[in-house]
Order: sequence, then C-alpha cells, then structure tokens
Amino acid sequence: MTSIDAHAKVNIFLKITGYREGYHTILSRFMRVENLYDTLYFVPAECDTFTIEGCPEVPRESNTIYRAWKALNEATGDLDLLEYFYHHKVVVEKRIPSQAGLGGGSSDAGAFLRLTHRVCDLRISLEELARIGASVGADVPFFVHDYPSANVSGFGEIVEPFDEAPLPLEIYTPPVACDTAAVYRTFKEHFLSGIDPASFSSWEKLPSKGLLERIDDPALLNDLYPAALLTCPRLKEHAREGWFFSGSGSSFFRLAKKS
Ligand SMILES: C[C@@](CO)(OP(=O)(O)O)[C@H](O)COP(=O)(O)OP(=O)(O)OC[C@H]1O[C@@H](n2ccc(N)nc2=O)[C@H](O)[C@@H]1O
Ligand SMILES: Nc1ncnc2c1ncn2[C@@H]1O[C@H](COP(=O)(O)OP(=O)(O)O)[C@@H](O)[C@H]1O
Repeated sequence: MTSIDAHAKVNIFLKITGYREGYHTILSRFMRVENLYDTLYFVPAECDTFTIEGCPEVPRESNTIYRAWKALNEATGDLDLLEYFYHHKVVVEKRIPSQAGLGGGSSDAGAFLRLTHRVCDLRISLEELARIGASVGADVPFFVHDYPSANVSGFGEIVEPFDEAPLPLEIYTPPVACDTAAVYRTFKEHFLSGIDPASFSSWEKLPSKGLLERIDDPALLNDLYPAALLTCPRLKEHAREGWFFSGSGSSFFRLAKKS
C-alpha cells in the first residue's frame, strides 16, 4: 500500500503586506505540526473515474485532492497519470479538523501531489509541482515543499525554508468554523487600510520560539485574528491567555509544556 502523511500547519505569525488581483499578499511563518496529520493511501482498485474515499462531507469536485489531480493532468497531460488512477483509488484518513486554520484541505492536496510525483515518476521539478499546487489553494505550495518551518510570502507561492526544528505544539480547535474567504473579506473591509509593514520588519529572521516568548498578543502576531473575531463573534468565548491564533482560524495553539 502506498501512503503519505499530510501534516497540519500553524502560522507562528501572519502579517498582511498588501492586496492585489483579488488576493492579500502575506508574510507568514508556517510551521509543520508533527503530531497532527491526515494520511492518504493509494489503494489498488479498478475505478471508472478518479475516486476519493474518506471525505464524505466534501463533494468530490470541491475536494482539494480532486482539484490537485485535475491541475496535474492539465499541466502535464501525462497519460500514465490517468492510467494509474483507473487502477488505484485515494483513501483519506482525516484527522485534521476542517475550517480550523490548520491547512487541512491544502495539506491533503500537497501530499497528493508529492506522492503522485513519486509513484508516477513524473518528470517535473518540485518548483513546478508547487506552482501547480498554487492553482489549487494559496497555502498548497508550502505543503508541496514539506519544510518543517518556512517563511511564506506573495499570495503563499513564495516558500523559503527557515532553519529551525519544529516546536512541540498544543492545539485547541473550538467548535467554531471560520471560513477563510469570509475572514479575508472582513480584513479587506476593516483592516487593510491600517497595515504597517515597518512594524514587523526582520520578523522573518527571528526563530519562532523567540517570537512566541517575546510577543504575547495573538492579534499582533496574526493580522487575521481581529478579522476572525469580527467574522465569527463566538470565537471570543474560546480565547485563552497565552494561546496564539493560526491562519484564518478557528484553532489556537501554544508551545507544549515540557513533558
Ligand atoms: C489563511 C491561510 C493562512 O495560511 O490558511 P488557512 O487559515 O486557510 O489554513 C491561507 O492564506 C489560506 O489559504 P487557502 O485556504 O488556500 O485559501 P484559498 O482557498 O486559496 O482562498 C480562499 C479565499 O481567501 C482569500 N484569500 C486567500 C489567500 C490569500 N493570500 N488572500 C486572500 O484574500 C481569497 O478571497 C480566496 O478566494
Ligand atoms: N481534502 C479536504 N479535507 C478537508 N477539507 C476540504 C478538503 N477538500 C476541500 N475541503 C474544503 O475546505 C474547507 C476548508 O477546510 P480546511 O482547508 O481544512 O480548513 P482551513 O482552510 O481553515 O485550513 C472545508 O470546509 C471543506 O469544505
């Protein structure tokens, strides 16, 4: 059985640097969460069409895995690819909560692209694979590269590895679904005009642990947090002292206490 783990991510910091072509540009430290991941399996099966099992609540055409498969086909026109998925189905073991700011759907897409690249021996570079991933979602390129920690900028397509070990993290995902598009819409309407790129210059050079120990305000580290509070007011009930906010939410995280 061929399989791959699709890890969650947290945003140690997420700063909005601008807006163009319908997307916000960001500067963010993405960190892989070592102990939270989905698992994708390519299982031998005769399929009439591209088949995904394990994500019953997501219509196939909306699934990021399906969208990644389509994008890969369009980009490579590789008939082996088509052939392979007539004889294998994709089975997903979901563990990452959805609409949680943990990159669940995007990580599945990135892991799918990496595993397919390997099993179908695709003749394209990792950079090209990440570019294909960017057409599926803004944070898919990070998951294609699969760095433990990286500075991500642009819309999410510029991914530069940051040399540090992943931190032991505790994650708390309240029963509040935060729609990424809605949170970004709120940001654009209420906060975009107030961004101040000088206020976070050189953060990309600082180790994540030092940043979390030095800055205790989640709204300062993550520009989307005030927008998420406005978009999903119930989030406020779940805010806790010493916890930080990931992506467009709804998850909070903090450094795990030494066991
Ligand atoms: C917010 C972040 C931070 O890591 O992650 P999550 O919280 O979703 O995990 C990402 O930027 C989420 O990227 P992703 O989840 O791929 O968003 P997409 O589906 O590509 O975009 C959904 C919508 O959000 C808005 N959007 C997204 C990314 C971006 N850099 N600027 C935007 O304005 C756009 O309106 C877009 O149509
Ligand atoms: N493979 C997938 N796993 C989870 N959600 C998916 C997947 N494909 C598409 N989605 C859709 O993406 C939405 C956002 O989920 P997810 O990407 O996990 O959250 P976030 O963007 O907050 O990290 C879900 O509500 C779901 O409708």
